[in-house]
Amino acid sequence: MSADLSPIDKAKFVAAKRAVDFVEDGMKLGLGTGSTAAWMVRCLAERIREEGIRVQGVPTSTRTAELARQLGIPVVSLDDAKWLDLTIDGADEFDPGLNLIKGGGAALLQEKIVATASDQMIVIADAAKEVTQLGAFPLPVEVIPFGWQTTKALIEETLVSMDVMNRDCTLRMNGEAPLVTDEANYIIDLHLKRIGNPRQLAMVLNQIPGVVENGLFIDICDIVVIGHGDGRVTVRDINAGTVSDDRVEFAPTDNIFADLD
Ligand SMILES: O=C[C@H](O)[C@H](O)[C@H](O)COP(=O)(O)O
Repeated sequence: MSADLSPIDKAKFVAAKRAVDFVEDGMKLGLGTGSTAAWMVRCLAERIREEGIRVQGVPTSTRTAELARQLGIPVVSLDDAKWLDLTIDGADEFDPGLNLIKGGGAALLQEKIVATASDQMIVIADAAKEVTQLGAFPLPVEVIPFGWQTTKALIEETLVSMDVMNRDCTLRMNGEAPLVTDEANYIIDLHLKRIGNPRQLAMVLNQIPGVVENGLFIDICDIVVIGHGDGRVTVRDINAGTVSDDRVEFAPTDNIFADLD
């Protein structure tokens, strides 16, 4: 593997690299899931190796736990950590209020529990994830397998009662079988195109029997670090707006690609 990344991976890398600057010695960290979060795990492991910072990481999926362990990041359970200083995670979409759609990688349940148990959540994303209104990305809803078709019908009825125009709902598959999450549940994707009132939808969905959690993260994210393919990074804070817009030196070391070789 070389440093010859595609523009999209470069955008993810620079966002991850900048976000890891927020990590301080001794912190308990939530470690997100997905391709962008994987860059964060690699950059964090590099800081541990190079600077000797001590952290404890709570992974949000078996995939992230495996990568963190492989790269030498101390991993603990959320029950052991109890409360976290910071969670860094990716997102599928973010809007001007830093509300998110997450769960494209089916990890939304642990991600929401971990982010909510953190003093601060930083989202890392390439610029294409920014939207004026959430909903072009299908909204993942985690449901228990028992009676999932009834739960899906109830979700569809709820969308009708909310006058949602586009309300196609599909069970997420893994080949021929339903995709099974880390918590042994299924995912129903809601193809809504536009979500008029994400706050209301998030609350209403979670009242449906069989729904475990939905992928709308409302008022959870504090900062979004946006990476661009040319190495530019914009940091946007929920209270202060854009706080910086500069470049991250793009000099990934060979070590950082260790798990990709
Ligand atoms: O379930 C997966 C997570 O919510 C991811 O953070 C999200 O899907 C973004 O993933 P990626 O960084 O691969 O686009």
